[in-house]
Amino acid sequence: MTWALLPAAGSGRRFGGEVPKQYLRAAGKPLIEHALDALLSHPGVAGVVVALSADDAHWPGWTRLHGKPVVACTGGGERADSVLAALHALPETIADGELLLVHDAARPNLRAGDIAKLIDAAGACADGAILAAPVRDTLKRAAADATIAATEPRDGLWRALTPQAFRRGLLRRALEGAKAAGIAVTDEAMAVERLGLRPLLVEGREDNLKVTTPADLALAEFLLARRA
Ligand SMILES: Nc1ccn([C@@H]2O[C@H](COP(=O)(O)OP(=O)(O)OP(=O)(O)O)[C@@H](O)[C@H]2O)c(=O)n1
Ligand SMILES: C[C@](O)(CO)[C@H](O)COP(=O)(O)O
Repeated sequence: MTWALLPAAGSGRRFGGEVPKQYLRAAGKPLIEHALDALLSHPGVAGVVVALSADDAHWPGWTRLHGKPVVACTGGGERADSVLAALHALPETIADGELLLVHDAARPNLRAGDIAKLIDAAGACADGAILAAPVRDTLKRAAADATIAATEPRDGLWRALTPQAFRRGLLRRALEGAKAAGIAVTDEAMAVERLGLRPLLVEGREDNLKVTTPADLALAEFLLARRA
């Protein structure tokens, strides 16, 4: 049975403000609740572990949502530490061969069709799978003075999204290995890739945005309000 891990221990430095962005509201609900609803309303997801900051003052204390278990744990200094903490907080009954979905609490507009596509793809690929979107803009590398230093080739480039899906044993081995090697990974796939494995890219919706800045919140509000 597939569980989800929800890293939600960030402080939102790039967003600014007093309230961590995962608790800011869009279309009447905190971003974290939109993410939890998307995951737990999917029939293929059995429960979720949420990694919270040690000083989180906003977590409502949910223990069940959509009739499924919600387990809270304390995250770490980096996103990867929080994912590892959530991994260790999973019920022991979940076998190493079970699939896990890791999803950012800051991505509120996850849709059921993308969850289904990802679970299907990851179920057929031992190396795992991630939602991603092909790069459609021309990419420029900036010089120190903010002028264009170069145009980077974009063929074959994708933007990694979440959820990212890996079996429990592989995810633990990959994240613990990266941590032991002192390698900072910005997503789960990066840790798996360094083991020489090649997770699948599953094309996901472009509107599965990560709320990082205030402009992103306005877009999230627009997208989520249209769904209500
Ligand atoms: N130590 C951390 C850092 C981030 N996250 C989570 O990882 C997701 C993606 O991270 P990001 O968008 O970078 O969130 P923040 O770290 O809060 O943002 P910033 O980098 O601007 O501080 C978010 O749901 C965030 O809560 C986490 O669980 N633990
Ligand atoms: C995991 C992620 O959302 C994939 O694009 C991204 O790497 C998170 O980056 P952040 O700087 O921790 O938001």
